[in-house]
Amino acid sequence: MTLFYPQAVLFDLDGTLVDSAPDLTTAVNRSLADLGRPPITEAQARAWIGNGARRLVARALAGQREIDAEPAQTEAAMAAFFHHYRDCLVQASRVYDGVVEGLAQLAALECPMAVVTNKPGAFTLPLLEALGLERFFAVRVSGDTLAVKKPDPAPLLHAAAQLGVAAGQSLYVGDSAADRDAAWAAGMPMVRVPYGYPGDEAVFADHPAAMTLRVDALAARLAALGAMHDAV
Ligand SMILES: O=C(O)COP(=O)(O)O
Ligand SMILES: [Mg+2]
Repeated sequence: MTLFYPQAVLFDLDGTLVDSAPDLTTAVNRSLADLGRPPITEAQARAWIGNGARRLVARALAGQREIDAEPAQTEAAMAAFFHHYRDCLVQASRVYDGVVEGLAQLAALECPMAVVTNKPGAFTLPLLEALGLERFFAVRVSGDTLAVKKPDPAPLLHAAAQLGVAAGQSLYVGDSAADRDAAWAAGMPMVRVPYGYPGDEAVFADHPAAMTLRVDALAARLAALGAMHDAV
């Protein structure tokens, strides 16, 4: 039997490393208020995060997750969102339990790590820095780093290439269907965290992720696997 031992671990950001939904809700609602539109609830935001800020804002304007076309005011709402999210980026956002411990253990194993998020790049590094997480990641790929975002596999392939590791030798840790579909298309095994913003939970029923684990539990497993590797 051949054991899969990843040479690099790539992480989603919102809903995987950081619970950013409260601050995203605040930024969206300030933007909606600027346009005289009614607010959304945090529960709605949790169901609508995962396909980038623009899709979140368009869903908030439409008042529903499934939208055929972006509402006409999306441009104005996006400009407002960029303005407001800067002001409330880390007011209530917090790192999920087990993340810092898990990342530290993976760093101790000298595992190369990257963040691959659909979040706009203007917010990725400031958020990671404010929460003390940037030191773990050699590579960051944001929603606007490339012309396409997850579920397209390109951001994952780009991050793996930047780390110098083959996609099939990397592991992706995420929370959403976009993560799962991107990982599948990239030929990269995926671990799903047992929290986050799955969007439509039903999609995971048809195509489950390989495993569901917290970041600290994943790191502990990889440490144990690594020790086995060293022993043989
Ligand atoms: O901006 C989003 O939609 C969420 O970004 P994520 O890819 O880090 O979950
Ligand atoms: Mg996510």
